Amino acid sequence: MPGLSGERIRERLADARLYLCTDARRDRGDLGEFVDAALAGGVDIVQLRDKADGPLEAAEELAALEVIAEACARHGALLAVNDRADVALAAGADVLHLGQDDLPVSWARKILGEDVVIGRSTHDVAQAEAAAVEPGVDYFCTGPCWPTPTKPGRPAPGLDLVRHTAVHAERTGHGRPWFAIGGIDAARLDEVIAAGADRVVVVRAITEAEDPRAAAEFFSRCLRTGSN
Ligand SMILES: Cc1ncc(COP(=O)(O)OP(=O)(O)O)c(N)n1
Ligand SMILES: Cc1nc(C(=O)O)sc1CCOP(=O)(O)O
Ligand SMILES: [Mg+2]
Repeated sequence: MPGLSGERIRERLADARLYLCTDARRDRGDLGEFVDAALAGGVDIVQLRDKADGPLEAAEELAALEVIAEACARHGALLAVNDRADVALAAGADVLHLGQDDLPVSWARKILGEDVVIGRSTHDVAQAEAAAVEPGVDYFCTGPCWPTPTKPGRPAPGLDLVRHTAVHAERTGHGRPWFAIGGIDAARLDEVIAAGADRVVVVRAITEAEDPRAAAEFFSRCLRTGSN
């Protein structure tokens, strides 16, 4: 099946509010059902991020991405790969996410061309302001909002960075989508929205939810209406 055009991917990114990072759920063996439920609840982008026991072998990563890709195609959502441009190319992903210490964006663009969307992690004001205008970047994330066991050892700039990023976006009119990330759960979502974010990335709030569909519905509704 041919992939989405770059234009269509960017339209979907512009509309996206809820971005889920999930592991491959090797312990539970329910990746397909889990992702289907999260997508049915309103998740817009799904990234495979499986690091707990070290990085996945490429073949394992591609196999898990195929499961997620099928679910994303059924629900009209975007498929994201973390860190690896080669894997993003092989998987036919819509999105590649790169952190500050990952492959430089210019090299990822040489591998992927222009159609695939590239996102960046940012953890302070200088990085966030740079990502808002960095050539080749389509979106960025700011965080962690709170310290999180999902990314141990990463200091949290907190909601001050979210507030700064929201004001900076308004003042400059850069128009690049950005997401708040890190430690966000249902109880904290209001605070994140009040700080100025209207897009979030979550891991545990959905991967560890008893009812992933209901959890995603809650996040999606709050983000789209601006309140709960
Ligand atoms: C959507 C999204 N935002 C941030 C990250 C974190 O990226 P990075 O800092 O490179 O850390 P790792 O996830 O690679 O450990 C992300 N993966 N996705
Ligand atoms: C993968 C990741 N990146 C972060 C960043 O700040 O760049 S925070 C984070 C983990 C977010 O997990 P949870 O929703 O379980 O707190
Ligand atoms: Mg990374």
